[in-house]
Amino acid sequence: MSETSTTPHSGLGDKTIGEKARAKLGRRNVIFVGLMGAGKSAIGRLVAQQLKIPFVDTDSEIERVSRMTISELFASYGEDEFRALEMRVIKRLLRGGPKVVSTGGGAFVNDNTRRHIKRGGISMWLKADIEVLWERVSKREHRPLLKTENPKATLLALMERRYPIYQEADITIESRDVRKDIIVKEVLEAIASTELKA
Ligand SMILES: Nc1ncnc2c1ncn2[C@@H]1O[C@H](COP(=O)(O)OP(=O)(O)O)[C@@H](O)[C@H]1O
Ligand SMILES: O=C(O)C1=C[C@@H](OP(=O)(O)O)[C@@H](O)[C@H](O)C1
Ligand SMILES: [Mg+2]
Repeated sequence: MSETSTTPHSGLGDKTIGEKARAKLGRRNVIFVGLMGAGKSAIGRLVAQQLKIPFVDTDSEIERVSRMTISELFASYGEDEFRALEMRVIKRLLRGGPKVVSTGGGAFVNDNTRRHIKRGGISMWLKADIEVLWERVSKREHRPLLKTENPKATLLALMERRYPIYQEADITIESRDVRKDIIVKEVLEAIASTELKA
């Protein structure tokens, strides 16, 4: 991604937006929340690159520690067990920031997990409308919650139930049908200009 400010950086005024956001962050994590297809995994990775801090996707970490795919976990143990595992993994990942942590869509909806996320850093809701989400998730088959007769209606129902909760995130960014680096820049600008909690 190209950045707009001039290089080389001679002083504070010449900091790039990535550097400004990084300085603001200190040891806080940036935690992406939002519905399936919002872009948490893809945008989170790019944001971490710009901030020059580690990136971790909680679903990948869950798959690594369990040696099972998310679909296999849902099929073998059910959603409640998955949520319990997800909570433990997220709690552990949030230690030792700064990191960018991209969660699965249901993580922030779980009361316990949400408490850990709120304490663990800056929560960032990638908000998207149904058409954007549907266009993205319909291309892939790995999301067990969408293996229903009418997955678009399922997505819409999840949206109605979850959006009031995602709204509790510290920052909301509209994830839309534009280039990813535009969203990444908006995320960095939002971090750089946010009023931080103590
Ligand atoms: N701003 C964007 N523009 C175009 N495609 C995007 C954008 N953000 C995400 N995507 C694509 O949408 C798909 C779903 O994104 P993903 O990061 O897996 O979402 P999530 O982790 O929130 O479910 C991926 O193929 C990703 O590359
Ligand atoms: O919304 C959800 O409850 C889920 C979202 C998925 O992650 P993404 O949001 O990254 O697709 C994954 O954690 C699992 O399939 C459950
Ligand atoms: Mg994801």
